[in-house]
Amino acid sequence: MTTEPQVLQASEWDAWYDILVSAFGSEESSEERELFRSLTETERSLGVWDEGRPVGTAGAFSFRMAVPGGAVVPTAGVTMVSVAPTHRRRGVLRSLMRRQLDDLHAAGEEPLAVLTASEPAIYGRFGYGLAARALEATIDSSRVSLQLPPGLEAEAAGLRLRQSNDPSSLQSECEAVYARCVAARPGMLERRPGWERQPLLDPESGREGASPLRCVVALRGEEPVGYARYAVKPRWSDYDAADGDVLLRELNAVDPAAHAALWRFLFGIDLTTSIEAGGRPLDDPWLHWVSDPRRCAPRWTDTLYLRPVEVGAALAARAYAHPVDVVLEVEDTFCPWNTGRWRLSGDEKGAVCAPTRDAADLALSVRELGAAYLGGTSLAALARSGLVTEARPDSGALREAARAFFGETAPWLPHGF
Ligand SMILES: CC(=O)SCCNC(=O)CCNC(=O)[C@H](O)C(C)(C)COP(=O)(O)OP(=O)(O)OC[C@H]1O[C@@H](n2cnc3c(N)ncnc32)[C@H](O)[C@@H]1OP(=O)(O)O
Repeated sequence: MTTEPQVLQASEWDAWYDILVSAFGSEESSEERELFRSLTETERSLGVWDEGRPVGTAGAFSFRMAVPGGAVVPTAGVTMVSVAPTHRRRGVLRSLMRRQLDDLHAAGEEPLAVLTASEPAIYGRFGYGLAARALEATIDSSRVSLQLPPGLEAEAAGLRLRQSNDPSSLQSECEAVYARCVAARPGMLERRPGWERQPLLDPESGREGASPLRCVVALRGEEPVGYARYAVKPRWSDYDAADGDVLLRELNAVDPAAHAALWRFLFGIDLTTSIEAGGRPLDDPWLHWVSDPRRCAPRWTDTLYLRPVEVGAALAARAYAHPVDVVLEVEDTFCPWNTGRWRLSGDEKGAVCAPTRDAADLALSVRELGAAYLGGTSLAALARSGLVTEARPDSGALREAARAFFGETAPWLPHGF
């Protein structure tokens, strides 16, 4: 057997995708299969074959991702990675990652690669760092109240809500809101054609007793300014008291009043006593409105892993919260074209970054650079963990770079891929 990856042919897709489905060991709906068949970019998909059968898979989506400062940058969304159980721990994944990053480097069009990991331990060795986390919460809405500032309460009450048990009927309103939200939050992915179908995937097999997906849109006049997609899972206590859950699947809104109107709606759904909110930004506005955050059981989870494919182009593609002029000594064992010293000069308007022979101010690996890139992980915190080192302690370079990289908005991945 050779572990040399081959580019996928369209006729091979079913056999290739079956490896992925069985590697995850999960039930798969026909709706999901058809969606991912249509979304697969065959020419960017790789397979490893043994005796004419696929044993390894990896793909990439051509995304454009928001970065600090509001630019939207071409980004490879690494996806559909699997190796058949019979062929694991022989280097098939490594050869797929090698080929994929070499192809990205050769094409030179995407300075960033991102992924969500089935297991966080896998991708650090390939230079991916944890760049965005998500907030999960189980809100006891029978005990926790929303306490909005009076002006906001009035503004939220002035919005109209339109609800439907057929979310596709409100799809264009939701997409209009989504499009307006992208640039404002690093990590958000611009919608590519076809991806608007993904949030509507709602196979019965995945509902586990919950209702089909529902949707509510907030309107200011006729303009959609926010939406939530959710399901309701009815439950009754031993003594027949209503005890249902609201399962929040997605919420985007363009301003505080729209957020407030939607959260008021979710808190007010009859016959429910909890809201399960998964995959929210770490700085979601509702956190500041709840009367009792402890009874919301907030916790975080890792979501987006990011790898600078081209360090210079990646660092020049974002803006910086404060002026910065530093030399970074980057170590990249998997993509050695990035290894070396890079001078980064930038501010709120933009940046330039190029190789330099000047002495380094800070040393770090490409994985730490990936973790800090979207502004959600502090270079200072990484330094306190021994993962970033300052060449001349107390030179001020660490402080300057940490302030410049860190963002005022928590990075967030709006959906899996
Ligand atoms: C972006 C996404 O799609 S995430 C989805 C990833 N897919 C899955 O989790 C599906 C189930 N698992 C699998 O298909 C496989 O076990 C894979 C893809 C995770 C690994 O494939 P393999 O071909 O066995 O990996 P390979 O032999 O190339 O190992 C490369 C390195 O990763 C390490 N590694 C492999 N799997 C894991 C794991 N699950 N946890 C931690 N390390 C791992 C290996 O030990 C090896 O380490 P080294 O660099 O120190 O030598």
